[in-house]
Formats: sequence, structure tokens, C-alpha cells
Amino acid sequence: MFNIYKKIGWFIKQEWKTYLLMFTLLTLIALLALTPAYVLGIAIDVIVSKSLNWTSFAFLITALILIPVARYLSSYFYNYTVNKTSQKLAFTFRKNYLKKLFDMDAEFYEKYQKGDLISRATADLDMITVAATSMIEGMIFNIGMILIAISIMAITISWELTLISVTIMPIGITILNIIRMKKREYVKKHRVIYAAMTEKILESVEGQKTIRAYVQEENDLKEQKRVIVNDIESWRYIINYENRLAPMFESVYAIAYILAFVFGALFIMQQQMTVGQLVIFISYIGILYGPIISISGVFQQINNATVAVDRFDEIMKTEPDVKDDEIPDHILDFKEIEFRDVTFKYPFDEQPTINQINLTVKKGQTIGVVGPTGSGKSTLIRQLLREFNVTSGHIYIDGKNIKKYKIEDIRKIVGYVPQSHMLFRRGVDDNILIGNPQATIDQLNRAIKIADFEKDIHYLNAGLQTKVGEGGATLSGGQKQRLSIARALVKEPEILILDDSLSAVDANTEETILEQLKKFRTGKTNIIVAHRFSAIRDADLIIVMDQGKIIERGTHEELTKIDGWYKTQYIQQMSMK
Ligand SMILES: Nc1ncnc2c1ncn2[C@@H]1O[C@H](COP(=O)(O)OP(=O)(O)OP(=O)(O)O)[C@@H](O)[C@H]1O
Repeated sequence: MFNIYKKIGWFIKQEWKTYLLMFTLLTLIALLALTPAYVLGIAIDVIVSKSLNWTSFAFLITALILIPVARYLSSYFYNYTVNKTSQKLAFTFRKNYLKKLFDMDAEFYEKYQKGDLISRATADLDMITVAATSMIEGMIFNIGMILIAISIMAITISWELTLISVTIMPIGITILNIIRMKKREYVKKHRVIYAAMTEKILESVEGQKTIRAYVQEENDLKEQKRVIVNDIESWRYIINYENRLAPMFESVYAIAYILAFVFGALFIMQQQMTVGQLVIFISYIGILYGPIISISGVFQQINNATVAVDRFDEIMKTEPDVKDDEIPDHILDFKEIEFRDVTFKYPFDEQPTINQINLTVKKGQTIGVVGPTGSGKSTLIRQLLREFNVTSGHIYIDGKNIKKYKIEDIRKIVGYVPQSHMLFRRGVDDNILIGNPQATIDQLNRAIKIADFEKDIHYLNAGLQTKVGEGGATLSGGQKQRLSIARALVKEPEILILDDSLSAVDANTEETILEQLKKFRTGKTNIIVAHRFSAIRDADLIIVMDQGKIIERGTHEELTKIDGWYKTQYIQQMSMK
């Protein structure tokens, strides 16, 4: 419980005026809730003693009408304030969480699945905000209400009867709540199962085209059913646990009721108490029921939220390995990049994917990277994006370790076109401008021209403003690829990386793009990973990768003169033409 308070303490401090208002309203509501029973008890004694007159009668009626109206108004303002506050809290938490996700490195995304990350930002966060607001209502209001009611019972009616009937409540409830703590373990397991279900649903929605194309609907539904059933069973287990426990809370209350009635009747017989006082007393025991049950509900919410807070916190406390130095160096341009003995192993792999790489890339060069599939080409060039830290060796830019430079600066000078293209549900132009939202119309048009995307615009029903469907559904594979190239080009990056990005275009388009690159990107660096030799044959330097190592290097002319992988593959490709 205090863990949650610690996590949201800053918010309560920031919103202290609102919390003060809520506290005042709650006190008012508690007092108003307790008044009618008291007025009623007085009325009974007045009637029994035959001292009722018109004035006191009118006073009683007015009080009994006005009290509920005042209670309704206070409750309305209270609920309005609580909802507004919890939305504000959820918004702040979610904003910080999403910002944190952007700060994280690639290793983090290897460790956590999408579904898990989504469920932390939705279901877990909802539990936290509910607890954060219920805690105020549940703890302050209900405890306040119980204390006021008990004080009235003890001071104005009978402290002996209060002691006899009410003491059982805190003792019984505390014991039951301690037993309930065990539920936390089940809730923790359930959050993991829930995250797995979210992940599966996400996968099924994202992969629905592939699932349908391979007629895998039944298998996928089976898999979906399995995770949903897992979720239901785990939740049912928690509910059953709760169902076994909840009636025990009512038993505690029932015992208090019986004790009050039995001893109250005895006190009336001994003339220590009036009938009206016993009515007030029994009504107050009834009034205590609501807050007592609510408090146990609040404990339950806090129990769930404690698990949620831990899960949320786990992300918020994670520090990325790839991060800026306290005072990073800035870089706008470069002269030379050097890979010196670079070895890199993916976090969850046993063996390194690239091994002892030595390579120098000079500004203005075009570098071709070829090699068998899975040989580590993408892994090698992606090191320039600073997604991971290299496992050993160093990458230097103009003699300084790449780690010294501001990550954002490095990413700004690199224009990377990945193998799979992420298109957003926006216009084609906006999708391209993601590369550089400040680009001028001229820069946008030039990028479109170099990527040879101009010819496609005529086929799009609203030209550049055509909205791209989810995952780029309204564009062909080649169009998506060229849009992606235009996105990188609109940045006018110092280094353009085409990671097998010309694979979905025909030979003519490939030639046009390569010519445009030569014409418009003089003095800038291009790194082209390709399977088709035509895409890299004019490169200043071609490297051949195999099993994570550079096995050959040179120009096309040099490589075709030595017997090796390049020459063999080149001859094979030429003979297939
Ligand atoms: N995120 C990752 N985690 C673990 N292993 C990975 C990851 N990405 C790639 N690999 C592995 O690293 C090896 C090299 O992959 P990489 O994509 O660099 O090769 P490539 O030469 O570019 O392949 P292709 O020509 O098929 O694109 C592969 O065996 C691949 O399974």
C-alpha cells in the first residue's frame, strides 16, 4: 500500500489543492451520511416522550429532506473531481511511460514483447489509477466514517455497547486482509498471462493476411482460444479465492450486529438506554457495513495495484545500455568511419553475428555489401544506427569513438531504409516527411524524384495526399520500398543505407534510382546491401560477408579477377539473365 503512495506521492503533492477539496467533500459526505439516522433516533425519542410539536415536526421534516439533497450535491462534485483527477494521473503516467519507451534501446525490445508493453500501459495503469483515487475515498472516507460513527455511538449512546459490538470488526477485518495478501501472487501470475494474451491477439490482428493466405484460421483460433482460456482460468482462480473470502467479511459484520442487538436489549431492560438510542445504535452498525465492505474492496484494489505498480516500475526503472554520455559530442558531418575489430553478439544469442570486422568508410564513397543470406550484412551496417553497443572492438568517427557522440546526431546523419517498411496511417506525403518534417516542397520533390516514386503518384487516387492504409495496404511492395527510400532521402542524410531496398523494383527502376543517387548525392556516402550485383557493381568498395566475417573486398573489377564467392555468384547471376 505504501509502495503505491510512494509512486503517486509526487502527484498528490502537485495536485494538493484538488486532494484537499476531495478530502473536504468526503468529510462533508461522511457527516451527511451519518446525520439522518441520528435525526431519526431523536425523532423516535421525541415521539415516545410525547413532546413532539409543530415546530419540531417541521424542523425534522426539513432536515430529512435537505440532508439527502446536500449529500447528492457533495457526492456529485466529489465524483466529478475524482474522475478528473484520475484521468490526469493516467495521462501523466501514460505520457511518461511512452516517453520511456522511446528512450529504450533495441535490447529492451528484444526482452519485452509488444503485448506485454501494451498491457502495462493499459490494464496495469488502470489498476494504478483506480487504486490511487479509491485509496483516498476508500481509506479517508471509510475510515473517517467508521471513526465518526463509532465516536457518536460511544460518546452519545453507550461506550460499553460500542466496545462489545464494534471491537470484533477491526480485529476480524485485519486478519482477513492478511489472508488476502496471498492473492497477490496469483495476481502477479495473471498479469503475465494477460500480457501473453494481448501479445497473441496483437499477432493475430497483425498477421491476419498471412493467416488467411495459408488457411491457418483454425490453427490460429485454437492458439487464441488457448491463451484466452488461460487468462480466464487464471482470473477465475483469483475470483474463486476472493469469493471464498468475501462472505467472511460479512460474517464479521453479522457478529457485530447480533452482539449490538443482544446487549442493547439487555441495556434497555436495565434502563441504561432508550429505544431511540438502540435504534440509532443499530442504524449505525448498519451504516458501518458499507465502509467496512468498501475498505476490504479497497485493500483488494490496492493488492492488485501493488502488482501493477511493480510491473510498471520495472519498465520505468530500466536504463538503456545505449545512452548518451552526460556531455555528448555533437556531429553534423564526418570524414571517415572506421570499424576496428568489431564483434557483435545479439543479447539473447550464444555466438557473435559479426566477428572481428575491420572496415573504413570514407565520406563520399559508395560501399556495396554482399554475401549469403544470414551472413550478417544488416547486422554490420545497423551498428551505425547505435541500436546496440558493440560487444568488442570499436567504431570510430573521425578518430573518436561513436559512443561519444549524441545518439540523436548520429541518427540524424544516417538515412536508413530497412528491409521491411513501416508505413503510418497518414498521407503519402506525411509518410515521406517523417524523414524530415521541416523539408521544403523542393526537398520533398527531389526525394520523390531520386527514389523514382514520381511515376507512382499518378496512380494514387488523391496523389501525394492519398492516405496509406494500415501497414501500407494500399501500396504495392515496390511502391512501399520507394516511398521508404524517399523518406530516407528527404533527410538529405550524410550516409544513406539501403538495406536490400532495391529488391522489389524492376531492373529499369533500379538503374534509374542508382543514376539519380549518383547525380544528386555527389560527395555524400551510400551503403548499399544487395543480393543483385547490378545494384553494387559501380560501388567504390564492395565487401563480401560470410558467417559474420568480411571474406573478400575490392571493386567489382578487382573481385571478378579473383576466384572466390563474388566471382562465382556474379557469373551465376549473369548466366541467369
Ligand atoms: N535481433 C536479432 N536477435 C538475434 N539474432 C538475430 C537478430 N537479427 C538477426 N539475427 C541473426 O543474425 C544473423 C545475421 O542476420 P542479418 O540480418 O544481419 O543477415 P543478412 O546477411 O543481412 O541476411 P539477409 O541477406 O537474409 O538479409 C542471422 O542468423 C539472424 O538470424
